[in-house]
Amino acid sequence: MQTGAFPNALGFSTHVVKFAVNIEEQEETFYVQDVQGKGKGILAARPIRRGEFLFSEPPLFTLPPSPTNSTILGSLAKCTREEQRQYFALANSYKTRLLPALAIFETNFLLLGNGNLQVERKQDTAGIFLLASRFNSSCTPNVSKSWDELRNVMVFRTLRDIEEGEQLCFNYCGVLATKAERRRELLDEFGFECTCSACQLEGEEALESDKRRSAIARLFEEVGGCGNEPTLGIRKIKLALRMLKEESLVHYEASFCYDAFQFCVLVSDFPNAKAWIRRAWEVSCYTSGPDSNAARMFKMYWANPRSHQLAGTLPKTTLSGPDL
Ligand SMILES: C[S@@+](CC[C@H](N)C(=O)[O-])C[C@H]1O[C@@H](n2cnc3c(N)ncnc32)[C@H](O)[C@@H]1O
Repeated sequence: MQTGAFPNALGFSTHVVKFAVNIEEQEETFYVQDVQGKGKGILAARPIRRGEFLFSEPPLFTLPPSPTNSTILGSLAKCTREEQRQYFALANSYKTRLLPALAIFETNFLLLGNGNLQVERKQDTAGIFLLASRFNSSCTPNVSKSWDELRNVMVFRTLRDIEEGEQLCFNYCGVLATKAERRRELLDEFGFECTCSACQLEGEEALESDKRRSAIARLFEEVGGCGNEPTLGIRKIKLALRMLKEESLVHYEASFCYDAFQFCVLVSDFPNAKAWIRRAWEVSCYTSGPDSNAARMFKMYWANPRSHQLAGTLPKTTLSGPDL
């Protein structure tokens, strides 16, 4: 990667910085720079459209979650000196509590896979990514990360339109938790006090945001129980989508749209089913990428909604499509 246009962007004095690992990225889309109160962060070098690919990065090494200091040192021993230097230059939120290699791992590792720790605890599912480690957290994220297990890379895309100079962030914790819950999780699990814009809200604005996020989480559960009441299911989905928009959140949108599609196919309302699955496909393209399993499945149902196993299960009726 070249950062010649942004001297010192990675905190190195060299004019052109080459990454030791093979990073695929769009040139001059972003740069790394100090961000007030958060150490370094990644910023947009130009306006970036929703759904744009930012970069993909293979892990420097992977380990099971919760490794020991010596296992990490063992993995680092197989890296080049430059990679080791870059590793020890990463952020460390546990300086006073843990040995350096372990502290840096705990501050920066990303989970590969779907985050099911029960299944993944024993596998090498925690990875270190030298560039992606510079992404800070936001509870209203503008970047998605998805693990591409075929290519063995973490892929980063934008979730919404981004202005030049805006910081690029993904979420370290669940976005539907309340401000107090998120802040507690980030402090307990990640060792820092979150200063993202959502966590900076105060008074009435903070209460409204909490109420919306909790309501979306509740609706997410309730929609699953509406199998025999598709009209009610669609009403709840539309409410959830409105609140997601008000919170500037994209997470769960594709899933809600897929549920709406299923309600429509249940009652053989195929025109509205197509409209919902098209929306699910569009959203999944910028959250997980057009080659993701979810995007492929949605595209297949868009072409042939009648192929869904639930098609025609309930008496035929007409529901409604997504609001504009
Ligand atoms: C994976 S690193 C992110 C990049 C880091 N800022 C750096 O300088 O390399 C995680 C650390 O960044 C800081 N950080 C990330 N997101 C933050 C946020 N929303 N508010 C405050 N600090 C944050 C915390 O110190 C956290 O432990």
